[in-house]
Amino acid sequence: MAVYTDITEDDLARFLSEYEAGTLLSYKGIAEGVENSNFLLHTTKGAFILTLYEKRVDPKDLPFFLGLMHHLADRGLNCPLPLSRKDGELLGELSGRPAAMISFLEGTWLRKPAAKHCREVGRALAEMHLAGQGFALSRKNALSVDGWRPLWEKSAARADEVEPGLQDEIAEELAFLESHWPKTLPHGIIHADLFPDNVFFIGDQLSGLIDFYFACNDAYAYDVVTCLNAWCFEKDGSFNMTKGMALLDGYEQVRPLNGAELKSLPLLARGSALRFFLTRLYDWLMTPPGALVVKKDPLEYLRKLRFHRQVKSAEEYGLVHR
Ligand SMILES: Nc1ncnc2c1ncn2[C@@H]1O[C@H](COP(=O)(O)OP(=O)(O)OP(=O)(O)O)[C@@H](O)[C@H]1O
Ligand SMILES: N[C@@H](CCO)C(=O)O
Repeated sequence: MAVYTDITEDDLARFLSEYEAGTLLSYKGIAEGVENSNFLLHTTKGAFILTLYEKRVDPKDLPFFLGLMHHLADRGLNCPLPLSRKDGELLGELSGRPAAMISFLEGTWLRKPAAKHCREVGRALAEMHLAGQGFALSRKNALSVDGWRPLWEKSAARADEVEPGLQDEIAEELAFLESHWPKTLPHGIIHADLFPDNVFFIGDQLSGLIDFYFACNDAYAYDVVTCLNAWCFEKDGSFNMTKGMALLDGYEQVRPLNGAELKSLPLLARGSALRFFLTRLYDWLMTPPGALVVKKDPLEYLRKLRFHRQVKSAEEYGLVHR
């Protein structure tokens, strides 16, 4: 689930009256997602998503996220749009949280993506990278290499509860990545969380990208490896090279990767696996029993990290030289 904050019908009707979005017919909480509270609303003017931003989102970042969706949509990317209120603001407040009304994007996310879908995702990711150019605001990636150690320190002492030996393994990995992390790769706006649940399809056609709440400025290739991790591994933990090939090919049809980016892929993939391992580990250890949120398995990302440690070149991900 993700409904951390409850709303009352009266408060919601009052909130809606700030918009030209019709009057409320029905609303319900959306169980998916882990970061924010989301509701599906039906009004006399159609369907909308209402998002209440929860504690992991810094309110200072909201103009960046909401402005970015407008910037990308203006450049032709299919993504939801935050609605303006009658006073021109994109953000309001509901039940004590910052809140926004977002246009409803048709489609559903794929539980079992195939190689053809990975190609579409690669293409859409590269289109997003190009469309993000020229966006006036910027945001540092709080969950890149500088952010990993503080996050790790919150869980390190209890890491061996999850798997014996983890504390030493991750300490070594972190030290290695901190000293080898590439700093000069082509960079710009990245999505930073383009997992299957954030990509909608209608049939086999990609209908749009959602959830820009980790978007930030970072290396484009880092976004590529986050997708390789999220889309190209099978449930048994094996890497599917056909999917990797499709994803990289789709990406390169729109934005070819340069030599430095290709060379860095295995290292970046380790870093991205560590980032998702660390946030999952923190949630795994800290979420109180009984909380209405589905915790994600940190060990899935530990296995991916270990796989990438053995990879020597981008060819092992399916890269085909043109
Ligand atoms: N604009 C939209 N149109 C249609 N459905 C949406 C839209 N935005 C969100 N949803 C629905 O709400 C769910 C949760 O949204 P989202 O992924 O943004 O939440 P989150 O809490 O930020 O999640 P995450 O764990 O991915 O960070 C989505 O899986 C989707 O079902
Ligand atoms: N996509 C993330 C959760 C939301 O950021 C994960 O799978 O760990």
